[in-house]
Amino acid sequence: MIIIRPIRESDYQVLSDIARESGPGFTSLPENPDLLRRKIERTCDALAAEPCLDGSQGYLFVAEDTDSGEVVGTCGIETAVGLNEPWYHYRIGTAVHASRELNVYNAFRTLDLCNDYTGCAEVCTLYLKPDYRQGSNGRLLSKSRFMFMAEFPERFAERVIAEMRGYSDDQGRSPFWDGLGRHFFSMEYSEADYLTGSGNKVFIAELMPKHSIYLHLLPEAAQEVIGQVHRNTEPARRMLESEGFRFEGYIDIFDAGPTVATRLHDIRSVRDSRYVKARIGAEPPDGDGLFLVSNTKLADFRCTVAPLRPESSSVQIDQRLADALQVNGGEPLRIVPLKARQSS
Ligand SMILES: NC(=[NH2+])NCCC[C@H](N)C(=O)O
Repeated sequence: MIIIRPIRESDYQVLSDIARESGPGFTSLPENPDLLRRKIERTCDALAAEPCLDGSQGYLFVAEDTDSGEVVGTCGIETAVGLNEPWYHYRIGTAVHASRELNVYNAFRTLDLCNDYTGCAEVCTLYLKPDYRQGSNGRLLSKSRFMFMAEFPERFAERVIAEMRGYSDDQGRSPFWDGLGRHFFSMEYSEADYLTGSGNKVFIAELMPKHSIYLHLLPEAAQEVIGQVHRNTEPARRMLESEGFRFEGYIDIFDAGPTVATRLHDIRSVRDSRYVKARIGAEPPDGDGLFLVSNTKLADFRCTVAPLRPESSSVQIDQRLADALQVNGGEPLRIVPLKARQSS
């Protein structure tokens, strides 16, 4: 069984392995020991503290295989971004240049550097080891965050964003970076990405173009990938959309990947999840379908996926599941169907 729980100090080595394994392009986990240690500490601090929306708090979780004890993935939530340092996007806009006299009308798409998502919560840092990319593991890892947010909404800003990895080709080249960023930064994409991930973002303010960029002046290859996700990120994008996240015309400043956004209480797993009391039974009843199921604890938060047959106010689970979720009979669980109901 795969169970999601908050990260702890003893997970440092695995997190460091994941940072190496995930490679460049995985902005939020750079191979930087101090930084990784600080991320773990930050989670422990946040779990021990009252909610605070000044941007200082953030959470990392890990996916643990309960059979082997092995950590096989990680995911994170930022409580409010951009409050200690600017948070950057390009906003896609429109500029119309028209002359009635000359009978000329041109509408151009433009990009402007902005900080419009300042103060939003962010779901981030999702990585699952390749051997575990099967079944419902990916969905569990991602959606467990919504179960945590549903339980502790006061810990997060009401608007929630997710920045999706943008298009790059099989050699890892980003046509958007080559067509735009490279001219201003005079470095490789991987280096710029590493610098941002390491928390050194001053160079962005120093080097980014300050004026509107007219899209039609960019190379075709760069224009074409605006708002496109990396091939491996397609499933993640569909999943977030099924939870209610939408593209609002904001893209990443380096690779033009889309940012999707919604309100915390509009996220399907938050809105549709409900409490039931755990009833411990010998045999797990044959479930109607797969459910996300979590306990309601903060520092001991646990979440997994299981086939359940919930009743209106209780659900029967077996001892193994109760142990994994760290609940006793009679204690509350939060449940929601794993998948959005298909609209007919
Ligand atoms: N792919 C990237 N590293 N983009 C850099 C910016 C990321 C993020 N929006 C920030 O302001 O920190």
